[in-house]
Amino acid sequence: MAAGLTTSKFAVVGGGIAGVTCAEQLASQFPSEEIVLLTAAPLIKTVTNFRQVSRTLEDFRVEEQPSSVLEAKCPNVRVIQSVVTELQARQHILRTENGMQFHYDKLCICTGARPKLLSTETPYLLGIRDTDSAQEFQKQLSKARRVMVVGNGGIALELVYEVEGCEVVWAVKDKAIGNTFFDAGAAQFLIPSLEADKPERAGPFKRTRYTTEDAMARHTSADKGAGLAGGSALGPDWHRGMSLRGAEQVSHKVHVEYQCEVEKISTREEYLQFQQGGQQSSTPGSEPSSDTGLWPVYVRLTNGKTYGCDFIVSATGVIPNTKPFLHGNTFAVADDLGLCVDDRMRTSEPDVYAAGDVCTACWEPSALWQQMRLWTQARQMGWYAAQCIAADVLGDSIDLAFCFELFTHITKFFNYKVVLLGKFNAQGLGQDHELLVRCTPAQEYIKVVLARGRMVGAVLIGDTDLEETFENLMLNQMDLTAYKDELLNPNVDIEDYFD
Ligand SMILES: Cc1cc2nc3c(=O)[nH]c(=O)nc-3n(C[C@H](O)[C@H](O)[C@H](O)COP(=O)(O)OP(=O)(O)OC[C@H]3O[C@@H](n4cnc5c(N)ncnc54)[C@H](O)[C@@H]3O)c2cc1C
Ligand SMILES: NC(=O)C1=CN([C@@H]2O[C@H](COP(=O)(O)OP(=O)(O)OC[C@H]3O[C@@H](n4cnc5c(N)ncnc54)[C@H](OP(=O)(O)O)[C@@H]3O)[C@@H](O)[C@H]2O)C=CC1
Repeated sequence: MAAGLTTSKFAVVGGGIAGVTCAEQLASQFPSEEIVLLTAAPLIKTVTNFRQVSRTLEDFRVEEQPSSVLEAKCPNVRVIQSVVTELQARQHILRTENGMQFHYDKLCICTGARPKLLSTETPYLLGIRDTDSAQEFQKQLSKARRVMVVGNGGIALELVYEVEGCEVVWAVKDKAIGNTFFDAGAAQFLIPSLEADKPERAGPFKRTRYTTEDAMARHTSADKGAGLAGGSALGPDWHRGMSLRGAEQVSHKVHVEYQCEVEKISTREEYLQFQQGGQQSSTPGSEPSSDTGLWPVYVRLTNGKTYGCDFIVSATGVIPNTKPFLHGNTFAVADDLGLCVDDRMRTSEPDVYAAGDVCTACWEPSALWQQMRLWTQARQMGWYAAQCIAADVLGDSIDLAFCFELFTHITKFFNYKVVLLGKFNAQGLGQDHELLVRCTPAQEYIKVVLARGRMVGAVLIGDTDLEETFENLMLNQMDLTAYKDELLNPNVDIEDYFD
């Protein structure tokens, strides 16, 4: 072996939920082997309070912790904080920014994703991914009077509800809000929450939080300067305990611009120049405030309106972090730029697996599952990748994990519990489906997707208590044709009904 080369049977890259879960599982399967976990960030993510709510629904907390906590829990895991800059997959060698080299037998890439920004050219636009970017957002917000949020997925939904003391102009491509997670009916149910006063927060945030400041001392300037990798992704509750307050007295003021995209972003100087030269073809937007003062940045939307604001949040999805691995290798990459993995989490390079946001599930999925880049799936994939690596090393066979049978996601939007099951938006079903809906304003919204009489998806907003029953009906694919009228009848105890 060459000098300066560390050898290890197992290497995992990435200290987010996928990488840490994978390393923990490998550590318990191979207690006499050292597992090297390479990560760019000074803190790692660990799952706590894991609870299997039902067969496929799971609930857990995620904590950001120093790597010493993981090393104490799994003594055969060695965490090395350094950015991986190169992979020679055929030679089984990894190189890091601080000059270290590692030879592995099996590697799992769990480098997550980064925000897919609308533009990287303006300093007035930011994305939110990790603790640092959330703190930058908070800092800019504290001085802001108006912010534009672009995107219609998870981050946008959270921000427009949480931000106070600042006007929010929310530009969405679609006819309704929250298109990534639900349909127009659910959006209609949720919209009044944007206008109403928010309920009082529950007591102080109790989860242990570490700041990156201490750990930053160990974060070399080279790590930061390279811009190759940031910290792990934020997740549930990231905004709790964080003041998301702007500089104005307004409590909650959101103006939605539907069916539009960003056409042009101009600085104040460019905007004024255009106006003086008579080149500004669009009329200023129907400004949500009477204050039409000069703004640092102006956004022209495809609906012809222009809004000035203090800064823009690009909440427009993510791009998998594959950069250091692609050069010199022949990875199969999916349309969404994730590393393609098969049903054993294997990439197209030998002995290289991938899990979490960085990968794209390229196997033929079950009829009721789809990939979404979520916390739960990162944990499940990290866990399953470790099982697959172990099976390959030991020569065992392995079946696709049960969690990939049915898509499930529990979250919270606008202070409502939201449960998504299966093909919750009738994804891929074309016209071949029927919807049943029950809605009680300000209380609950329930939508069931039926295909050929079988339940294939559901959206449950509010405390409906239906998730477990519906999950079972989806998993057993019972013909519900005869029960359709009773299924959402509030006077029928559906749980007893199908017991
Ligand atoms: C604001 C926000 C809110 C969210 N809310 C939710 C939610 O409520 N529910 C939910 O299910 N999901 C949520 N998500 C999504 C969820 O956080 C991610 O899907 C999940 O954390 C991905 O985990 P991961 O381990 O794949 O990647 P990450 O958490 O991104 O971890 C990647 C790791 O790889 C490291 N890394 C990257 N490149 C390199 C390199 N070259 N060398 C070494 N290390 C490297 C990083 O430092 C990091 O430690 C949210 C995401 C964001 C941004
Ligand atoms: N509670 C939860 O579960 C949360 C989950 N997350 C996760 O974190 C990750 C990042 O969140 P987020 O950035 O909101 O990503 P999402 O993928 O959730 O949403 C991105 C949104 O931006 C839209 N979009 C994409 N490109 C453009 C564009 N050029 N102009 C306008 N709109 C555009 C997308 O539309 P289209 O789909 O039509 O392309 C989609 O509505 C995601 O994986 C998300 O699932 C984040 C916060 C909360």
